Amino acid sequence: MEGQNMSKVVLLACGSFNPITNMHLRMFELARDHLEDTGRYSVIKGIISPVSDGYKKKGLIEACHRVEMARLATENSQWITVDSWECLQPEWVETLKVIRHHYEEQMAAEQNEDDVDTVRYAKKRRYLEGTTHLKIRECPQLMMLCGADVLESFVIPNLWKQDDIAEILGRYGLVCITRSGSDPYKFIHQSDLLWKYRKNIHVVPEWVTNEISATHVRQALRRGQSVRYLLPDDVVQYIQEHQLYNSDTEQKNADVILAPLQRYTGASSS
Ligand SMILES: Nc1ncnc2c1ncn2[C@@H]1O[C@H](COP(=O)(O)OP(=O)(O)OP(=O)(O)O)[C@@H](O)[C@H]1O
Ligand SMILES: NC(=O)c1ccc[n+]([C@@H]2O[C@H](COP(=O)(O)O)[C@@H](O)[C@H]2O)c1
Ligand SMILES: [Zn+2]
Repeated sequence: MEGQNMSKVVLLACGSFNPITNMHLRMFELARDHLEDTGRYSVIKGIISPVSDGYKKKGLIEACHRVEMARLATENSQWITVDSWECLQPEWVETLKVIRHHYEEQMAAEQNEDDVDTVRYAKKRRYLEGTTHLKIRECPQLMMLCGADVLESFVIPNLWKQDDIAEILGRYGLVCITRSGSDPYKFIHQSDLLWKYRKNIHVVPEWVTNEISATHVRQALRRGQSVRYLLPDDVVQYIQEHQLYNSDTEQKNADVILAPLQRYTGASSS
């Protein structure tokens, strides 16, 4: 039976989503098609996790608005959801810890299903005896989903811990969508760490290149230009109702060092 050897996958995308764009949603669809086309995976869920305000990225507006816009954007999706655990944390949280959190949540959800179905649980226990973590077929695998710019940021000094990258790639896996101007294959080739884990990095070529970026959207909004069809209509309406992006909001955190750089260099903002 074909489906039996397929791994269930949950895709987790971390980022600013400031604001969420149609391209963020396309990322999930592209990743699911790519993974399922291999015949090895069945993608059961996508999670969008907006970063907390503590990330201190320039122009980052309050998490409550970013979460609400992501919620509106995914209302019609049968499988993409938004999760606010990360942005409710008092400080910025390393992506590896966000991944671990969601992996544990998935495990707990599986356990609950087993608890209500004891026959299934007994079968599963028999199956799992003697298998390693990676061989478990019934438990969903959690993979990080990102654009090529995030993969390329792995080599920026003091931004990511090498141990974190090794665990993200080695234990969980990464799906990377190409962006024009980026060459993830070259990057993987140039980095010994990425090369070591290359089999766990799924590069998804975006043939219909789409350079929508949240930066461009915020710029258009500051200039009073239309952003319709770059974002879902409900998100455009929400931005207008709450007058979210202007030249003042773009100056937020302008003099502040990004949280990971602060943490790993010991630098603090003035
Ligand atoms: N056009 C795109 N193609 C591929 N990946 C994308 C694209 N836009 C965003 N992403 C990915 O979406 C995730 C969240 O990105 P982010 O919130 O920074 O959006 P962004 O559009 O890059 O915003 P900004 O311009 O503010 O950096 C990241 O993994 C990023 O690489
Ligand atoms: N060391 C780390 O774990 C680390 C470093 C830099 C960015 N990140 C994450 O990557 C994402 C990047 O988002 P942006 O592309 O919007 O900056 C955010 O979710 C951020 O938390 C993680
Ligand atoms: Zn970005």
